[in-house]
Order: sequence, then structure tokens, then C-alpha cells
Amino acid sequence: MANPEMPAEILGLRRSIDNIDAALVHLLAERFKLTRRVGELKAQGGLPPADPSREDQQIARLTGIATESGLDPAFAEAFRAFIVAEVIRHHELIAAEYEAGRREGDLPPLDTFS
Ligand SMILES: O=C(O)C(=O)C[C@]1(C(=O)O)C=C[C@@H](O)C=C1
Repeated sequence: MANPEMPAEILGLRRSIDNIDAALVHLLAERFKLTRRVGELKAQGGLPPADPSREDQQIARLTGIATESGLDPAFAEAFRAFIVAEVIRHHELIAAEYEAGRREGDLPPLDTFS
């Protein structure tokens, strides 16, 4: 039996889905640029890669936004946690590089008088 033809409406919907997927990838790329800098500043300042209290704020805020906008809040939280787990992995790698002295170019100059 031949494949049934794809309705034109589905093809139109797929074009918009592709646009949204592209926007999500661009947004994630920009988010990771910001969190990479956060990771560098944390490594320089001796702060831990993860911040559970900040994450509690994110969860509360995003749960409200998801509920208001009709997105399953459990899905919103799973998506946030997936992204943040990757951010924390990056932060740990950055911190390990600082500790190994491989990112000293990004460190402030040594204060030899203290
Ligand atoms: O805000 C921070 O402290 C971050 O490191 C960023 C971020 C995030 O990706 O939003 C990542 C890890 C922390 O546990 C909390 C938040």
C-alpha cells in the first residue's frame, strides 16, 4: 500500500517547529556562553560549581511560569535539571583546569605582597 500523502497543514506546522527548534538551540548556545563565564568566576573565587539555593529559586519561578503557560511543570523541571547538570559538569571541568594551573591566563595577577 502506498504511503498516504502528508497533509499540507502538517508540512506548515513542521516549518514552524523547525524555527522553534533553531531558536531553542540558539538560546541554549547563548545560555552556555553565560554559564561558562559564571564557571570561570566561580573557579577564580573558589565557589562550588553547584548552587542548590539558586536552583530552588529557579524551580519555584519556572514551575509558576510553566503552569501559567500550559506546560507540564514536571517536564519544565526535568528540562531545567538536564541543562543545569551539564552546566555543573562544565563548571567542574573549568575548576579542575584552574586547579591544575591550565587556565592561569584567565586568573587575576598574583598578589605577591600579601
Ligand atoms: O547561577 C549559578 O550559580 C550557576 O552556576 C548557573 C546555574 C544555571 O545553569 O542556571 C548552574 C548551576 C547552579 O547550581 C545554579 C545555576
